[in-house]
Amino acid sequence: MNATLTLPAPAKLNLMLHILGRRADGYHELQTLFQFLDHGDELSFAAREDGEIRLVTEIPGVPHDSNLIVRAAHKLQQLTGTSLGADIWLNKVLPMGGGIGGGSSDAATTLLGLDHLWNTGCSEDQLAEIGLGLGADVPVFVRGHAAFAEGVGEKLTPVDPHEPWYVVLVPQVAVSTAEIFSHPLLTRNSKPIKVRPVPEGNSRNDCQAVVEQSYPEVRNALNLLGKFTEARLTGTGSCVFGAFPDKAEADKVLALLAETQTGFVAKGSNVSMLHRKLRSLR
Ligand SMILES: C[C@](O)(CO)[C@H](O)COP(=O)(O)OP(=O)(O)OC[C@H]1O[C@@H](n2ccc(N)nc2=O)[C@H](O)[C@@H]1O
Ligand SMILES: Nc1ncnc2c1ncn2[C@@H]1O[C@H](COP(=O)(O)OP(=O)(O)OP(=O)(O)O)[C@@H](O)[C@H]1O
Repeated sequence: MNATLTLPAPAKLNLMLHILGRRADGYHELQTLFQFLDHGDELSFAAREDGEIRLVTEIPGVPHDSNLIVRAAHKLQQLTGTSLGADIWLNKVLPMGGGIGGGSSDAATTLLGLDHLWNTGCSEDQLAEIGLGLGADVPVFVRGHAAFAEGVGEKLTPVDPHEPWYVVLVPQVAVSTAEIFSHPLLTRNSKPIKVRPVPEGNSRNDCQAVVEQSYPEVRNALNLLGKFTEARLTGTGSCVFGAFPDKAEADKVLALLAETQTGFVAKGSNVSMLHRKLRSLR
C-alpha cells in the first residue's frame, strides 16, 4: 500500500463580520476577522497511479462528486496536469452548516495535502486562487494565518488577535449561508473599518439579527452562553461562541450548559493546525 499522509482541517471563527454592500453578482462585500480553532476534521491521503480520485468515507447526503474534497482534488489535477490520483479518508468532526467552515477547511487541506503528496509544487497563491473558486472561505484556510478579510472574503491581511479558549455551542439546525445572504432584512450598509488595530472591540456580526429571528435554537444558545460571557454568531451560524481566559473556565461553562446544549471547547489559534503539521513535515 502507498504511504498515507494524515492532516487536520481546523474550524474557523468569524470574530466579527460586517456587511458593507452587495455586488452585482449577488455576492456581498464584507469585512471579517478570521481566527482558527485547534479543533477540526482529519483527512488522510494515499496516491493512486491510475489518476482516480476516490473519497472512501463519504458524507451521508453529500454526493461523492459534489463533496468539496473531491472537487478540490479534481481542480488541482486539472491545474497541474498530474497523472496521479488519490484515495482520501475523512474523519468528519465539524458540524455542517455551522458557520465554522468545515467544508471549506476540508477543501483547503485537500489542496495542500495533495500538492505535497503529488509533489506538484504549486505556490500558495495558486492554491488560494483554486480555493476561491470553491468557496469564499477557502483561501484563508490555504494561507493558514488569522486574517482580516475584505472583498467577498478573499483579500486577506494577516493579523494576530489574542488567542483565548472558546466555548462553541452547536445548535442542532443547519443554517443555509445563501438563505441568510439573500434575506430582505439583512444589514448591508455597515461603514468600512480600518484593519489596524485589530478590531476586537468592534465585534458584531451583521448576520446575527436575521439568524436569531429565523432560528429560535440559535437565539436560545446565544442567550444561554451570554449569561457567562459575550456570545456571538460565527459566519451565518448556526454555531455561537464566547471567549474565556483559560480551558478550565471554558470547560466549566460547557458542563453547566450540557443538559440542553451540544458544543465543544477549543483554543483560538493564529497559525492553523494544518500549517503547523505541514511545517513539521518539511
Ligand atoms: C459567511 C462566511 O462564512 C464568513 O466567513 C463566508 O462569507 C461564506 O463563505 P462560504 O461558505 O465559503 O460561501 P460560498 O460557498 O462562497 O457562498 C455561499 C453563498 O453565500 C453567499 N455569499 C457568500 C459570501 C459572500 N461574501 N457573499 C455572499 O453573498 C452567496 O449567496 C453564495 O451563494
Ligand atoms: N467536505 C465537506 N464537508 C462539509 N460539507 C460539505 C463538504 N463538501 C460539500 N459540502 C456541502 O457544503 C455545505 C456547507 O458545509 P460547511 O460545513 O462548509 O458549512 P458551514 O460551516 O456553514 O460553512 P461556512 O462557515 O463556510 O459558511 C454542506 O451542507 C454540504 O452540503
